[in-house]
Amino acid sequence: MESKKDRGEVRIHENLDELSTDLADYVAELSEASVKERGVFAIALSGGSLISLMRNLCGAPYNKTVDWSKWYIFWADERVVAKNHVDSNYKLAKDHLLSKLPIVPSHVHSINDSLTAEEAATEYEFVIRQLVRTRVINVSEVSDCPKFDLILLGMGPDGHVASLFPNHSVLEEKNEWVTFITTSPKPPPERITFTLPVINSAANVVVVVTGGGKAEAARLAIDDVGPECEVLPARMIEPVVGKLVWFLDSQAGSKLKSFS
Ligand SMILES: O=C1O[C@H](COP(=O)(O)O)[C@@H](O)[C@H](O)[C@H]1O
Repeated sequence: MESKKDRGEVRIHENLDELSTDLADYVAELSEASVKERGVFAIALSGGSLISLMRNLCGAPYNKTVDWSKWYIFWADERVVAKNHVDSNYKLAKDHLLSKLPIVPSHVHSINDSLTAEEAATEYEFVIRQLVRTRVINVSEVSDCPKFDLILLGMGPDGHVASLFPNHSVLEEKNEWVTFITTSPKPPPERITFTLPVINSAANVVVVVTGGGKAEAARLAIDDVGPECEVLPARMIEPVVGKLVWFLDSQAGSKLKSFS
């Protein structure tokens, strides 16, 4: 486990079990701090491999020590499919995480799956705006954005995070909190996603990256490799005042200059 100043803290783990243990511990710590400070914990999940790596939260000691009643769940990105569809990020989280935790059902804010991608993004942003007004979600002191207590991201081998894909116009979105795409290079094509300003306004951002197939993207996202990597979505994750932590396994971290 080591630190790298500019690109946040980088934690490299020998294997997935160690990574899962550390990740659960870290999320539980952030939850405790947030509940103490604000009385709630507003956490945004992603889909993909991240969810199974959060599995340790379902067991001891967290089942007893975490105040699950204070958790409010959101999605940093979602595929615009039915909630029971195998591609749904909500279904993934529900089946493998949320159904095993005593989270208050009304605190789980998933998208409306009966709408178009554009409508779903607009409605999801509206829901978030209401919860910012009541301070269930904090407000950023440096931008006109919500300040989630924690946004959890995965990263694809192409360096995408949430549904922010390389060379996609979605990366330019500066005004909306939640936007939509209908041309995702990774299926399914229709998705909603938090925009970069929202992700970069969070109090804490965690990016979880595992496997050798993501080692090159991890290097470009984290190492000091020159201006061409500035276009990689994962490299654009730079919380303005929040804390960024990378959780990598040794394969994903194998090409990092600073850690080899
Ligand atoms: O499509 C998506 O992919 C990314 C990365 O997924 P992974 O399985 O390679 O970890 C995920 O973070 C995002 O939420 C999801 O919609």
